[in-house]
Amino acid sequence: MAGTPALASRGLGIRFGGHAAVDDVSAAFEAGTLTAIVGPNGAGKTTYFNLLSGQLKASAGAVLYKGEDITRLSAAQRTARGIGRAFQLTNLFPRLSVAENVRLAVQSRHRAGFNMLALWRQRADLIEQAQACLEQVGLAARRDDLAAKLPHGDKRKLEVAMLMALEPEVVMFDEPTAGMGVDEVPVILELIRRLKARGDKTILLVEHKMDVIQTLADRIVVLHNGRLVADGRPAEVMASSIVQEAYLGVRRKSKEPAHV
Ligand SMILES: Nc1ncnc2c1ncn2[C@@H]1O[C@H](COP(=O)(O)OP(=O)(O)OP(=O)(O)O)[C@@H](O)[C@H]1O
Repeated sequence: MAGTPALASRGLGIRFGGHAAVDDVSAAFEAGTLTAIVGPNGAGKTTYFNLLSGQLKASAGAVLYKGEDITRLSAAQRTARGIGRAFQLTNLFPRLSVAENVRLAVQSRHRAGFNMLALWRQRADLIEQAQACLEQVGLAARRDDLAAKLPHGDKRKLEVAMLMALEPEVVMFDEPTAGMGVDEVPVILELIRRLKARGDKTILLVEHKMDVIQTLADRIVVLHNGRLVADGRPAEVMASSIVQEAYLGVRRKSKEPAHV
């Protein structure tokens, strides 16, 4: 529906004991845009992602997908609708090969399930699509390796390949280049750039690296103590006093000046 955001949160919140980890956060994300979610450590970024993707149930507010209230849907139901998220290695099958991991993700999109005849017919297609996903992340040469044996950076790439295999409309990346070597980072950034260039995906990115944010983001949402404190175009948001304070606050604690 024109004008309806792909994904939105309305007054979204969750409390852990007495602590509001995400507090009354309202934001809407349009198709064709990439929004970086930033904030100091403990600001609530990952918790907000967990609420959007359904890993956590909200204590307050709502999550809307194309205008439909999906707050009560499970994470799996949200994935089936088109909200895809890279899960920081928890979704890999360590005893399967790289290619088999991606093939399972392709298969789950086709919902081939255990219908053997359908599976057989689709097999060649599945393999081809899995291969294309591996090529996108630069993992084609490791297709036969066991997932468990991959170095950390390659595991992160595999996770992104599996996310691509799901062909989600909303794509959520939580620090996609964390733990990667400097030579591996450009592959993932290029993939995200190409995904964005398609113009039909809604991309959300939790990211600390300022250079990554500045290259990719159309918009920045800043969380601080669970609350949304700034939301706008990168240049405006970065210049705002609240971000300068949060940024400087982190800089005092961290040795990495490139972190928001
Ligand atoms: N399951 C939980 N139980 C209790 N408290 C939690 C839980 N998950 C998160 N929190 C708390 O909620 C707050 C927000 O945490 P969250 O991990 O979302 O922050 P973040 O912005 O992603 O931080 P980082 O940049 O360090 O990953 C923190 O104070 C954290 O300790």
